[in-house]
Amino acid sequence: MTKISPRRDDEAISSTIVPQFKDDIHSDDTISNHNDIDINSDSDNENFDDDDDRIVIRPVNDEDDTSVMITFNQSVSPFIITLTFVASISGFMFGYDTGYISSALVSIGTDLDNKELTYGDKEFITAATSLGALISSIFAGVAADMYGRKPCLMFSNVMFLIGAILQISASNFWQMTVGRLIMGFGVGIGSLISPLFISEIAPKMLRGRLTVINSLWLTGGQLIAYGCGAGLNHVHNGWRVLVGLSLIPTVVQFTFFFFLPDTPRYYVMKGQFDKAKAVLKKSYHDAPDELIDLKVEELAALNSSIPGKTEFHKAINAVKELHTVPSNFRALLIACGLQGIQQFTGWNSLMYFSSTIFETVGFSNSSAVSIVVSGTNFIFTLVAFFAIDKIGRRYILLIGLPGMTVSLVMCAIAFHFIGITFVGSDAYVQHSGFTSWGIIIIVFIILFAAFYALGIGTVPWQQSELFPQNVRGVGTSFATATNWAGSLVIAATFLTMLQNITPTGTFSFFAALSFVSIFLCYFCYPELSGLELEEVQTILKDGFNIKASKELAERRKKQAARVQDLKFEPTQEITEA
Ligand SMILES: O[C@H]1[C@H](O)[C@@H](O)[C@H](O)[C@@H](O)[C@H]1O
Repeated sequence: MTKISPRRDDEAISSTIVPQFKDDIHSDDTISNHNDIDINSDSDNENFDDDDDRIVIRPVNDEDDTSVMITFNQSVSPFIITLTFVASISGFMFGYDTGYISSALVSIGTDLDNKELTYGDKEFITAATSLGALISSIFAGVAADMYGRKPCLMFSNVMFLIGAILQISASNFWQMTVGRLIMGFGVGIGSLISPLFISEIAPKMLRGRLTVINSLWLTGGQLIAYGCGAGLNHVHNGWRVLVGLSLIPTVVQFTFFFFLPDTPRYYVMKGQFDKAKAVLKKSYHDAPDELIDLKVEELAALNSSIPGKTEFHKAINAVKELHTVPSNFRALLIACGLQGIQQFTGWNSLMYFSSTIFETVGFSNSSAVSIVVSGTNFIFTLVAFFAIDKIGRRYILLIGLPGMTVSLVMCAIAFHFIGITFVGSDAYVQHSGFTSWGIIIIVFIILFAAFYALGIGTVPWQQSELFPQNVRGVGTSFATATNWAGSLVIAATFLTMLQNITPTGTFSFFAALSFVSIFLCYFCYPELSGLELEEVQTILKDGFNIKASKELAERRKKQAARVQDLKFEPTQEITEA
Protein backbone atom coordinates (compact mmCIF):
# COMPACT_ATOMS: atom_id res chain seq x y z
CA MET A 1 0.00 0.00 0.00
CA THR A 2 1.39 3.41 -0.87
CA LYS A 3 0.10 6.40 1.00
CA ILE A 4 -0.19 9.65 -0.92
CA SER A 5 -1.34 12.90 0.59
CA PRO A 6 -3.62 14.61 -1.85
CA ARG A 7 -3.09 18.18 -2.72
CA ARG A 8 -4.64 20.62 -5.15
CA ASP A 9 -2.89 21.49 -8.32
CA ASP A 10 -4.73 24.70 -8.51
CA GLU A 11 -7.49 25.69 -8.24
CA ALA A 12 -38.06 50.54 -35.75
CA ILE A 13 -36.28 51.22 -37.72
CA SER A 14 -38.17 49.67 -39.85
CA SER A 15 -36.94 47.49 -42.22
CA THR A 16 -37.12 50.21 -44.43
CA ILE A 17 -33.74 50.15 -45.73
CA VAL A 18 -33.35 48.42 -49.01
CA PRO A 19 -29.81 47.53 -49.79
CA GLN A 20 -28.55 48.01 -53.32
CA PHE A 21 -26.04 45.67 -54.73
CA LYS A 22 -23.84 45.96 -57.74
CA ASP A 23 -24.15 42.26 -58.32
CA ASP A 24 -27.44 40.60 -58.77
CA ILE A 25 -28.69 38.78 -55.74
CA HIS A 26 -31.94 38.31 -53.90
CA SER A 27 -31.57 41.24 -51.60
CA ASP A 28 -34.09 39.94 -49.08
CA ASP A 29 -32.28 36.70 -48.96
CA THR A 30 -29.14 38.53 -48.19
CA ILE A 31 -30.08 41.24 -45.83
CA SER A 32 -33.64 40.70 -44.93
CA ASN A 33 -34.85 42.88 -42.17
CA HIS A 34 -36.51 40.30 -40.13
CA ASN A 35 -38.16 40.19 -36.90
CA ASP A 36 -40.59 37.44 -37.23
CA ILE A 37 -39.64 33.96 -38.14
CA ASP A 38 -42.67 31.82 -38.66
CA ILE A 39 -41.21 28.44 -38.12
CA ASN A 40 -44.45 26.54 -38.57
CA SER A 41 -45.90 28.06 -41.65
CA ASP A 42 -45.94 25.92 -44.77
CA SER A 43 -46.44 28.80 -47.10
CA ASP A 44 -44.01 29.37 -49.87
CA ASN A 45 -41.48 31.95 -49.17
CA GLU A 46 -40.53 34.20 -51.95
CA ASN A 47 -37.57 35.49 -50.01
CA PHE A 48 -35.77 32.24 -50.51
CA ASP A 49 -35.41 30.46 -53.74
CA ASP A 50 -33.44 27.43 -52.91
CA ASP A 51 -35.42 24.95 -50.88
CA ASP A 52 -38.63 23.91 -49.18
CA ASP A 53 -38.51 26.55 -46.51
CA ARG A 54 -40.67 26.39 -43.54
CA ILE A 55 -38.95 29.50 -42.30
CA VAL A 56 -40.70 32.66 -43.28
CA ILE A 57 -38.89 35.82 -42.42
CA ARG A 58 -41.07 38.88 -42.34
CA PRO A 59 -39.62 42.33 -42.53
CA VAL A 60 -39.66 44.27 -39.30
CA ASN A 61 -37.09 45.61 -36.89
CA ASP A 62 -33.91 43.85 -36.22
CA GLU A 63 -31.15 45.26 -34.17
CA ASP A 64 -28.49 43.69 -36.28
CA ASP A 65 -29.76 44.61 -39.71
CA THR A 66 -27.42 47.48 -40.08
CA SER A 67 -24.63 45.42 -38.65
CA VAL A 68 -25.05 43.04 -41.50
CA MET A 69 -24.77 45.83 -44.00
CA ILE A 70 -21.96 47.74 -42.46
CA THR A 71 -19.79 44.71 -42.20
CA PHE A 72 -20.00 43.78 -45.85
CA ASN A 73 -16.64 43.63 -47.51
CA GLN A 74 -14.92 44.74 -44.38
CA SER A 75 -12.30 42.86 -42.50
CA VAL A 76 -12.37 43.21 -38.76
CA SER A 77 -10.94 46.62 -38.01
CA PRO A 78 -7.83 47.05 -35.87
CA PHE A 79 -10.05 49.04 -33.51
CA ILE A 80 -12.34 46.09 -32.86
CA ILE A 81 -9.33 43.84 -32.44
CA THR A 82 -7.79 46.26 -29.93
CA LEU A 83 -11.02 46.49 -27.94
CA THR A 84 -11.37 42.71 -27.96
CA PHE A 85 -7.87 42.14 -26.74
CA VAL A 86 -8.00 44.75 -24.03
CA ALA A 87 -11.36 43.49 -22.74
CA SER A 88 -10.19 39.92 -22.73
CA ILE A 89 -7.29 40.74 -20.43
CA SER A 90 -10.05 40.12 -17.86
CA GLY A 91 -10.19 36.56 -19.14
CA PHE A 92 -6.45 36.28 -18.57
CA MET A 93 -6.81 37.48 -15.00
CA PHE A 94 -9.67 35.05 -14.42
CA GLY A 95 -7.41 32.21 -15.57
CA TYR A 96 -4.22 33.39 -13.91
CA ASP A 97 -5.80 34.16 -10.57
CA THR A 98 -7.68 30.88 -10.37
CA GLY A 99 -4.62 29.03 -11.68
CA TYR A 100 -1.75 30.31 -9.55
CA ILE A 101 -3.28 29.36 -6.23
CA SER A 102 -2.41 25.67 -6.43
CA SER A 103 1.28 26.32 -6.79
CA ALA A 104 1.13 29.14 -4.27
CA LEU A 105 -0.52 26.87 -1.72
CA VAL A 106 2.17 24.27 -2.16
CA SER A 107 5.00 26.78 -1.69
CA ILE A 108 3.50 28.93 1.08
CA GLY A 109 4.90 26.48 3.63
CA THR A 110 4.94 28.16 7.04
CA ASP A 111 4.89 31.74 5.71
CA LEU A 112 1.40 32.40 7.12
CA ASP A 113 1.10 32.39 10.94
CA ASN A 114 4.38 30.48 11.08
CA LYS A 115 2.64 27.15 10.62
CA GLU A 116 1.74 24.78 7.85
CA LEU A 117 -1.66 25.36 6.31
CA THR A 118 -4.13 22.58 6.97
CA TYR A 119 -6.05 21.08 4.09
CA GLY A 120 -9.12 22.97 5.33
CA ASP A 121 -7.14 26.25 5.29
CA LYS A 122 -6.11 25.58 1.72
CA GLU A 123 -9.66 24.85 0.68
CA PHE A 124 -10.81 28.05 2.36
CA ILE A 125 -8.21 30.22 0.63
CA THR A 126 -9.05 28.68 -2.74
CA ALA A 127 -12.83 28.86 -2.29
CA ALA A 128 -12.66 32.54 -1.19
CA THR A 129 -12.04 33.61 -4.79
CA SER A 130 -15.01 31.60 -6.11
CA LEU A 131 -17.18 33.06 -3.35
CA GLY A 132 -16.08 36.62 -4.17
CA ALA A 133 -16.73 35.96 -7.87
CA LEU A 134 -20.16 34.54 -7.11
CA ILE A 135 -21.14 37.61 -5.07
CA SER A 136 -19.88 40.18 -7.56
CA SER A 137 -21.32 38.39 -10.60
CA ILE A 138 -24.82 38.73 -9.12
CA PHE A 139 -24.56 42.53 -9.25
CA ALA A 140 -22.18 43.08 -12.13
CA GLY A 141 -24.78 42.83 -14.93
CA VAL A 142 -26.99 45.53 -13.43
CA ALA A 143 -23.95 47.67 -12.63
CA ALA A 144 -22.80 47.33 -16.24
CA ASP A 145 -26.13 48.74 -17.42
CA MET A 146 -26.07 51.53 -14.82
CA TYR A 147 -22.46 52.67 -14.99
CA GLY A 148 -21.14 51.15 -18.21
CA ARG A 149 -19.14 48.12 -19.20
CA LYS A 150 -15.80 49.91 -19.22
CA PRO A 151 -16.07 51.48 -15.74
CA CYS A 152 -17.04 48.07 -14.35
CA LEU A 153 -13.97 46.46 -15.89
CA MET A 154 -11.81 49.30 -14.52
CA PHE A 155 -13.42 48.78 -11.11
CA SER A 156 -12.50 45.11 -11.34
CA ASN A 157 -8.89 46.23 -11.91
CA VAL A 158 -9.01 48.08 -8.61
CA MET A 159 -10.30 44.93 -6.93
CA PHE A 160 -7.49 42.90 -8.47
CA LEU A 161 -4.99 45.46 -7.27
CA ILE A 162 -6.22 45.58 -3.67
CA GLY A 163 -6.62 41.81 -3.54
CA ALA A 164 -3.13 41.20 -4.85
CA ILE A 165 -1.47 43.72 -2.51
CA LEU A 166 -3.22 42.15 0.48
CA GLN A 167 -1.97 38.73 -0.55
CA ILE A 168 1.58 39.77 -1.35
CA SER A 169 1.93 41.37 2.07
CA ALA A 170 0.01 38.67 3.96
CA SER A 171 1.61 37.21 7.05
CA ASN A 172 -1.48 35.47 8.32
CA PHE A 173 -4.22 33.24 7.03
CA TRP A 174 -7.03 35.80 7.31
CA GLN A 175 -5.26 38.53 5.37
CA MET A 176 -4.54 36.03 2.63
CA THR A 177 -8.16 34.86 2.58
CA VAL A 178 -9.56 38.42 2.47
CA GLY A 179 -7.10 39.23 -0.35
CA ARG A 180 -8.36 36.23 -2.30
CA LEU A 181 -11.98 37.21 -1.64
CA ILE A 182 -11.43 40.77 -2.95
CA MET A 183 -9.55 39.42 -5.94
CA GLY A 184 -12.58 37.15 -6.46
CA PHE A 185 -14.82 40.26 -6.73
CA GLY A 186 -12.64 41.33 -9.66
CA VAL A 187 -12.70 37.85 -11.21
CA GLY A 188 -16.52 37.70 -11.05
CA ILE A 189 -16.97 41.12 -12.67
CA GLY A 190 -14.40 40.41 -15.38
CA SER A 191 -15.78 36.95 -16.14
CA LEU A 192 -19.20 38.46 -16.90
CA ILE A 193 -18.41 41.81 -18.47
CA SER A 194 -15.56 40.89 -20.75
CA PRO A 195 -17.56 38.43 -22.95
CA LEU A 196 -20.52 40.85 -22.80
CA PHE A 197 -18.33 43.74 -23.97
CA ILE A 198 -16.86 41.67 -26.80
CA SER A 199 -20.23 40.38 -28.02
CA GLU A 200 -21.52 43.96 -28.14
CA ILE A 201 -18.70 45.25 -30.33
CA ALA A 202 -18.29 42.15 -32.53
CA PRO A 203 -19.63 41.85 -36.07
CA LYS A 204 -22.20 39.06 -35.89
CA MET A 205 -20.49 36.54 -38.13
CA LEU A 206 -17.44 36.74 -35.89
CA ARG A 207 -19.24 37.10 -32.57
CA GLY A 208 -18.47 33.52 -31.56
CA ARG A 209 -14.81 33.70 -32.42
CA LEU A 210 -14.12 37.05 -30.84
CA THR A 211 -15.81 35.89 -27.65
CA VAL A 212 -13.65 32.77 -27.64
CA ILE A 213 -10.61 35.06 -27.55
CA ASN A 214 -11.64 35.76 -23.98
CA SER A 215 -11.64 32.02 -23.28
CA LEU A 216 -8.25 31.70 -24.95
CA TRP A 217 -6.81 34.31 -22.64
CA LEU A 218 -8.51 32.52 -19.76
CA THR A 219 -7.06 29.11 -20.45
CA GLY A 220 -3.76 30.71 -21.46
CA GLY A 221 -3.76 32.49 -18.09
CA GLN A 222 -4.23 29.19 -16.31
CA LEU A 223 -1.41 27.65 -18.32
CA ILE A 224 0.97 30.53 -17.61
CA ALA A 225 0.04 30.40 -13.94
CA TYR A 226 0.99 26.73 -13.83
CA GLY A 227 4.20 27.41 -15.70
CA CYS A 228 5.23 30.30 -13.45
CA GLY A 229 4.14 28.30 -10.42
CA ALA A 230 6.35 25.40 -11.40
CA GLY A 231 9.28 27.76 -11.99
CA LEU A 232 8.87 29.60 -8.69
CA ASN A 233 8.02 26.56 -6.60
CA HIS A 234 11.34 26.35 -4.85
CA VAL A 235 12.13 30.05 -4.76
CA HIS A 236 11.96 31.66 -1.31
CA ASN A 237 8.73 33.71 -1.16
CA GLY A 238 8.17 32.65 -4.78
CA TRP A 239 4.42 32.58 -4.17
CA ARG A 240 4.46 36.31 -3.41
CA VAL A 241 6.19 36.90 -6.77
CA LEU A 242 3.52 34.70 -8.38
CA VAL A 243 0.75 36.87 -6.94
CA GLY A 244 2.69 40.03 -7.81
CA LEU A 245 2.87 39.04 -11.47
CA SER A 246 -0.92 39.29 -11.62
CA LEU A 247 -0.55 43.06 -11.22
CA ILE A 248 0.95 43.44 -14.70
CA PRO A 249 -2.19 42.60 -16.76
CA THR A 250 -4.35 44.55 -14.32
CA VAL A 251 -2.34 47.72 -14.75
CA VAL A 252 -2.13 47.22 -18.53
CA GLN A 253 -5.92 46.85 -18.88
CA PHE A 254 -6.67 49.81 -16.64
CA THR A 255 -4.25 52.03 -18.56
CA PHE A 256 -5.57 51.02 -21.97
CA PHE A 257 -9.16 51.62 -20.94
CA PHE A 258 -8.31 55.23 -20.16
CA PHE A 259 -7.92 55.72 -23.88
CA LEU A 260 -10.66 53.41 -25.14
CA PRO A 261 -14.43 53.88 -25.29
CA ASP A 262 -17.35 51.85 -23.99
CA THR A 263 -19.62 49.86 -26.32
CA PRO A 264 -21.93 51.72 -28.75
CA ARG A 265 -24.88 49.90 -27.20
CA TYR A 266 -24.09 51.30 -23.77
CA TYR A 267 -23.74 54.86 -25.11
CA VAL A 268 -27.09 54.49 -26.83
CA MET A 269 -28.65 53.28 -23.58
CA LYS A 270 -27.43 56.50 -21.97
CA GLY A 271 -28.60 58.68 -24.85
CA GLN A 272 -25.00 59.52 -25.84
CA PHE A 273 -25.60 59.08 -29.54
CA ASP A 274 -22.58 61.01 -30.76
CA LYS A 275 -20.27 58.81 -28.75
CA ALA A 276 -22.03 55.71 -30.09
CA LYS A 277 -21.60 56.95 -33.64
CA ALA A 278 -17.94 57.73 -33.08
CA VAL A 279 -17.27 54.20 -31.84
CA LEU A 280 -19.19 52.62 -34.72
CA LYS A 281 -17.38 54.81 -37.20
CA LYS A 282 -14.02 53.67 -35.87
CA SER A 283 -15.18 50.07 -35.80
CA TYR A 284 -16.45 50.06 -39.37
CA HIS A 285 -14.31 52.69 -41.04
CA ASP A 286 -15.60 52.00 -44.57
CA ALA A 287 -19.26 52.21 -43.60
CA PRO A 288 -21.23 55.18 -44.92
CA ASP A 289 -22.57 57.67 -42.40
CA GLU A 290 -26.20 56.83 -43.26
CA LEU A 291 -25.69 53.30 -42.09
CA ILE A 292 -23.96 54.34 -38.91
CA ASP A 293 -26.83 56.73 -38.14
CA LEU A 294 -29.33 54.03 -38.89
CA LYS A 295 -27.58 51.55 -36.62
CA VAL A 296 -27.68 54.04 -33.77
CA GLU A 297 -31.37 54.67 -34.40
CA GLU A 298 -32.03 50.95 -34.33
CA LEU A 299 -30.25 50.54 -31.03
CA ALA A 300 -32.14 53.52 -29.64
CA ALA A 301 -35.47 52.05 -30.74
CA LEU A 302 -34.64 48.84 -28.95
CA ASN A 303 -33.50 50.69 -25.89
CA SER A 304 -36.76 52.55 -25.51
CA SER A 305 -38.46 49.23 -25.06
CA ILE A 306 -36.93 48.87 -21.58
CA PRO A 307 -39.64 49.90 -19.14
CA GLY A 308 -38.87 51.93 -15.99
CA LYS A 309 -38.11 55.52 -15.08
CA THR A 310 -34.87 54.99 -13.29
CA GLU A 311 -32.04 52.54 -13.80
CA PHE A 312 -33.13 50.76 -10.65
CA HIS A 313 -36.69 50.31 -11.90
CA LYS A 314 -35.35 49.16 -15.22
CA ALA A 315 -33.23 46.55 -13.48
CA ILE A 316 -36.22 45.28 -11.46
CA ASN A 317 -38.35 45.14 -14.59
CA ALA A 318 -35.57 43.36 -16.42
CA VAL A 319 -35.54 40.64 -13.74
CA LYS A 320 -39.33 40.33 -14.10
CA GLU A 321 -39.12 40.18 -17.89
CA LEU A 322 -36.38 37.62 -17.67
CA HIS A 323 -38.73 35.25 -15.90
CA THR A 324 -42.07 36.09 -17.49
CA VAL A 325 -41.28 36.45 -21.20
CA PRO A 326 -41.08 32.85 -22.54
CA SER A 327 -38.16 33.44 -24.91
CA ASN A 328 -36.21 35.14 -22.13
CA PHE A 329 -36.93 32.35 -19.72
CA ARG A 330 -35.78 29.75 -22.23
CA ALA A 331 -32.63 31.78 -22.80
CA LEU A 332 -32.08 31.83 -19.04
CA LEU A 333 -32.57 28.06 -18.79
CA ILE A 334 -30.04 27.50 -21.55
CA ALA A 335 -27.47 29.98 -20.22
CA CYS A 336 -27.65 28.76 -16.61
CA GLY A 337 -27.94 25.14 -17.74
CA LEU A 338 -24.76 25.33 -19.82
CA GLN A 339 -22.82 27.06 -17.06
CA GLY A 340 -24.06 24.46 -14.56
CA ILE A 341 -23.05 21.60 -16.87
CA GLN A 342 -19.64 23.21 -17.32
CA GLN A 343 -18.95 23.14 -13.62
CA PHE A 344 -20.78 20.02 -12.44
CA THR A 345 -19.11 17.71 -14.91
CA GLY A 346 -16.01 18.11 -12.80
CA TRP A 347 -13.35 19.82 -14.88
CA ASN A 348 -12.08 22.08 -12.16
CA SER A 349 -11.98 19.33 -9.57
CA LEU A 350 -10.03 17.25 -12.01
CA MET A 351 -7.55 20.06 -12.25
CA TYR A 352 -7.21 20.20 -8.49
CA PHE A 353 -6.74 16.49 -8.25
CA SER A 354 -4.50 15.81 -11.20
CA SER A 355 -1.32 16.21 -9.22
CA THR A 356 -2.26 13.48 -6.82
CA ILE A 357 -3.49 11.26 -9.62
CA PHE A 358 -0.27 11.57 -11.47
CA GLU A 359 1.73 10.89 -8.35
CA THR A 360 -0.18 7.66 -7.83
CA VAL A 361 0.72 6.46 -11.29
CA GLY A 362 4.39 7.06 -10.87
CA PHE A 363 5.01 10.65 -12.02
CA SER A 364 7.12 12.52 -9.53
CA ASN A 365 6.90 15.86 -11.38
CA SER A 366 3.17 16.35 -10.98
CA SER A 367 3.39 20.08 -11.81
CA ALA A 368 4.71 19.22 -15.25
CA VAL A 369 1.77 16.90 -15.86
CA SER A 370 -0.66 19.57 -14.68
CA ILE A 371 0.90 21.85 -17.29
CA VAL A 372 0.17 19.21 -19.93
CA VAL A 373 -3.49 19.05 -18.81
CA SER A 374 -3.98 22.82 -18.81
CA GLY A 375 -1.97 23.07 -22.06
CA THR A 376 -4.47 20.66 -23.62
CA ASN A 377 -7.26 22.89 -22.32
CA PHE A 378 -5.63 25.88 -24.02
CA ILE A 379 -4.91 24.13 -27.34
CA PHE A 380 -8.47 22.80 -27.66
CA THR A 381 -9.90 26.21 -26.80
CA LEU A 382 -7.92 27.33 -29.85
CA VAL A 383 -9.59 24.56 -31.87
CA ALA A 384 -12.96 25.84 -30.57
CA PHE A 385 -11.95 29.32 -31.77
CA PHE A 386 -11.76 28.04 -35.36
CA ALA A 387 -14.81 25.78 -35.06
CA ILE A 388 -17.35 27.84 -33.16
CA ASP A 389 -18.69 29.96 -36.04
CA LYS A 390 -17.85 27.54 -38.85
CA ILE A 391 -19.02 24.22 -37.39
CA GLY A 392 -21.36 25.86 -34.91
CA ARG A 393 -21.84 25.97 -31.13
CA ARG A 394 -24.30 23.08 -31.03
CA TYR A 395 -22.09 20.69 -32.95
CA ILE A 396 -18.98 21.28 -30.92
CA LEU A 397 -21.02 20.75 -27.76
CA LEU A 398 -22.47 17.54 -29.12
CA ILE A 399 -18.99 16.32 -30.02
CA GLY A 400 -17.47 17.40 -26.73
CA LEU A 401 -19.97 16.00 -24.25
CA PRO A 402 -19.97 12.37 -25.46
CA GLY A 403 -16.17 12.49 -25.57
CA MET A 404 -16.12 13.75 -22.00
CA THR A 405 -18.54 11.03 -20.92
CA VAL A 406 -16.43 8.24 -22.36
CA SER A 407 -13.25 9.71 -20.87
CA LEU A 408 -14.83 10.00 -17.44
CA VAL A 409 -16.16 6.44 -17.58
CA MET A 410 -12.70 5.18 -18.50
CA CYS A 411 -11.18 7.12 -15.59
CA ALA A 412 -13.79 5.68 -13.21
CA ILE A 413 -13.00 2.16 -14.37
CA ALA A 414 -9.26 2.70 -14.13
CA PHE A 415 -9.60 4.13 -10.64
CA HIS A 416 -11.44 1.00 -9.63
CA PHE A 417 -8.62 -1.22 -10.81
CA ILE A 418 -5.85 0.97 -9.48
CA GLY A 419 -7.50 0.59 -6.11
CA ILE A 420 -7.37 4.04 -4.57
CA THR A 421 -9.18 4.85 -1.33
CA PHE A 422 -9.30 7.97 0.78
CA VAL A 423 -9.02 8.14 4.52
CA GLY A 424 -9.10 11.63 5.94
CA SER A 425 -7.02 13.68 3.55
CA ASP A 426 -4.72 10.80 2.61
CA ALA A 427 -4.99 8.53 -0.43
CA TYR A 428 -4.01 4.87 -0.24
CA VAL A 429 -3.08 3.22 -3.51
CA GLN A 430 -2.98 -0.58 -3.91
CA HIS A 431 -0.98 -0.64 -7.12
CA SER A 432 1.53 2.13 -7.14
CA GLY A 433 4.20 2.75 -9.73
CA PHE A 434 3.76 2.96 -13.45
CA THR A 435 0.83 0.65 -14.13
CA SER A 436 -1.26 0.30 -17.29
CA TRP A 437 -4.30 1.59 -15.39
CA GLY A 438 -2.27 4.63 -14.48
CA ILE A 439 -1.45 5.26 -18.10
CA ILE A 440 -5.15 4.87 -18.99
CA ILE A 441 -5.99 7.51 -16.39
CA ILE A 442 -3.44 9.96 -17.80
CA VAL A 443 -4.54 9.41 -21.40
CA PHE A 444 -8.24 9.81 -20.61
CA ILE A 445 -7.75 12.85 -18.42
CA ILE A 446 -5.95 14.52 -21.31
CA LEU A 447 -8.77 13.44 -23.67
CA PHE A 448 -11.31 14.73 -21.17
CA ALA A 449 -9.52 18.08 -21.15
CA ALA A 450 -9.58 18.19 -24.97
CA PHE A 451 -13.30 17.39 -25.30
CA TYR A 452 -14.16 19.74 -22.44
CA ALA A 453 -12.27 22.69 -23.93
CA LEU A 454 -13.69 22.09 -27.40
CA GLY A 455 -17.30 22.34 -26.20
CA ILE A 456 -18.65 22.96 -22.74
CA GLY A 457 -15.52 24.77 -21.52
CA THR A 458 -16.04 27.45 -24.20
CA VAL A 459 -19.67 27.58 -25.43
CA PRO A 460 -21.36 28.75 -22.17
CA TRP A 461 -19.37 32.00 -22.36
CA GLN A 462 -21.32 32.86 -25.53
CA GLN A 463 -24.18 33.52 -23.11
CA SER A 464 -24.72 37.21 -24.05
CA GLU A 465 -26.14 36.29 -27.47
CA LEU A 466 -29.02 34.40 -25.87
CA PHE A 467 -30.58 37.51 -24.35
CA PRO A 468 -32.20 40.59 -25.89
CA GLN A 469 -30.78 43.93 -24.93
CA ASN A 470 -33.28 44.73 -22.18
CA VAL A 471 -32.45 41.64 -20.11
CA ARG A 472 -28.89 40.96 -21.22
CA GLY A 473 -27.26 42.38 -18.11
CA VAL A 474 -29.38 40.46 -15.60
CA GLY A 475 -29.54 37.33 -17.75
CA THR A 476 -25.77 37.04 -18.02
CA SER A 477 -25.46 37.84 -14.30
CA PHE A 478 -27.65 34.88 -13.41
CA ALA A 479 -25.71 32.61 -15.73
CA THR A 480 -22.30 33.75 -14.47
CA ALA A 481 -23.46 33.36 -10.89
CA THR A 482 -24.48 29.78 -11.74
CA ASN A 483 -20.97 29.16 -12.99
CA TRP A 484 -19.38 30.45 -9.81
CA ALA A 485 -21.89 28.70 -7.56
CA GLY A 486 -21.07 25.43 -9.35
CA SER A 487 -17.36 26.09 -9.05
CA LEU A 488 -17.76 26.78 -5.33
CA VAL A 489 -19.86 23.66 -4.67
CA ILE A 490 -17.48 21.40 -6.56
CA ALA A 491 -14.41 22.89 -4.89
CA ALA A 492 -15.99 22.45 -1.47
CA THR A 493 -17.34 18.94 -1.92
CA PHE A 494 -14.87 17.17 -4.18
CA LEU A 495 -12.67 15.78 -1.46
CA THR A 496 -15.67 14.72 0.58
CA MET A 497 -17.00 12.89 -2.48
CA LEU A 498 -13.70 11.11 -2.96
CA GLN A 499 -13.77 10.01 0.65
CA ASN A 500 -17.40 8.96 0.80
CA ILE A 501 -18.19 7.56 -2.62
CA THR A 502 -14.61 6.74 -3.76
CA PRO A 503 -12.87 8.18 -6.83
CA THR A 504 -14.67 5.62 -9.00
CA GLY A 505 -18.03 6.78 -7.60
CA THR A 506 -17.06 10.44 -8.04
CA PHE A 507 -15.98 10.04 -11.66
CA SER A 508 -19.05 7.90 -12.39
CA PHE A 509 -21.17 10.72 -10.99
CA PHE A 510 -19.49 13.27 -13.29
CA ALA A 511 -19.85 10.82 -16.21
CA ALA A 512 -23.58 10.40 -15.49
CA LEU A 513 -24.10 14.19 -15.43
CA SER A 514 -22.13 14.54 -18.62
CA PHE A 515 -24.23 11.78 -20.26
CA VAL A 516 -27.54 13.43 -19.23
CA SER A 517 -26.19 16.77 -20.51
CA ILE A 518 -25.86 15.34 -24.02
CA PHE A 519 -29.66 14.97 -24.14
CA LEU A 520 -30.29 18.35 -22.56
CA CYS A 521 -28.14 20.02 -25.18
CA TYR A 522 -29.54 17.89 -27.98
CA PHE A 523 -33.13 18.84 -27.17
CA CYS A 524 -32.72 22.36 -25.76
CA TYR A 525 -29.74 24.11 -27.33
CA PRO A 526 -30.48 25.64 -30.76
CA GLU A 527 -27.74 26.48 -33.22
CA LEU A 528 -27.04 30.18 -32.89
CA SER A 529 -23.96 30.72 -35.01
CA GLY A 530 -24.35 33.55 -37.50
CA LEU A 531 -27.91 34.29 -36.34
CA GLU A 532 -28.99 37.85 -35.79
CA LEU A 533 -29.69 38.59 -32.16
CA GLU A 534 -33.34 39.18 -32.98
CA GLU A 535 -33.54 35.82 -34.65
CA VAL A 536 -32.29 34.16 -31.49
CA GLN A 537 -35.32 35.58 -29.66
CA THR A 538 -37.70 34.44 -32.35
CA ILE A 539 -36.24 30.95 -32.33
CA LEU A 540 -36.85 30.74 -28.57
CA LYS A 541 -40.35 32.25 -28.72
CA ASP A 542 -42.44 29.11 -28.58
CA GLY A 543 -39.97 26.36 -27.87
CA PHE A 544 -36.33 25.50 -28.41
CA ASN A 545 -36.92 25.02 -32.16
CA ILE A 546 -33.72 23.14 -32.84
CA LYS A 547 -34.56 22.21 -36.43
CA ALA A 548 -35.52 25.73 -37.43
CA SER A 549 -32.37 27.12 -35.81
CA LYS A 550 -30.15 24.70 -37.70
CA GLU A 551 -31.80 25.59 -41.00
CA LEU A 552 -31.52 29.28 -40.33
CA ALA A 553 -27.90 29.06 -39.22
CA GLU A 554 -27.08 27.10 -42.35
CA ARG A 555 -28.81 29.75 -44.47
CA ARG A 556 -26.94 32.57 -42.75
CA LYS A 557 -23.68 30.77 -43.37
CA LYS A 558 -24.45 30.43 -47.09
CA GLN A 559 -25.50 34.08 -47.27
CA ALA A 560 -22.31 35.19 -45.57
CA ALA A 561 -20.27 33.20 -48.07
CA ARG A 562 -22.12 34.77 -51.02
CA VAL A 563 -21.97 38.24 -49.58
CA GLN A 564 -18.19 38.06 -49.45
CA ASP A 565 -18.18 38.37 -53.23
CA LEU A 566 -20.57 41.30 -53.43
CA LYS A 567 -19.92 44.99 -53.60
CA PHE A 568 -22.17 47.03 -51.37
CA GLU A 569 -23.45 50.36 -52.64
CA PRO A 570 -23.62 52.87 -49.86
CA THR A 571 -26.62 54.54 -51.46
CA GLN A 572 -29.74 53.38 -49.67
CA GLU A 573 -33.36 53.74 -50.46
CA ILE A 574 -35.21 54.50 -47.28
CA THR A 575 -38.94 54.02 -47.13
CA GLU A 576 -41.48 54.22 -44.38
CA ALA A 577 -42.48 51.11 -42.47
O1 LIG B 1 -14.45 28.24 -19.29
C1 LIG B 1 -13.55 28.21 -18.19
C2 LIG B 1 -12.36 27.32 -18.51
O2 LIG B 1 -12.82 26.12 -19.00
C3 LIG B 1 -11.47 27.10 -17.32
O3 LIG B 1 -10.48 26.14 -17.62
C4 LIG B 1 -12.20 26.69 -16.06
O4 LIG B 1 -11.32 26.65 -15.00
C5 LIG B 1 -13.34 27.66 -15.75
O5 LIG B 1 -14.04 27.25 -14.61
C6 LIG B 1 -14.29 27.76 -16.94
O6 LIG B 1 -15.33 28.68 -16.65
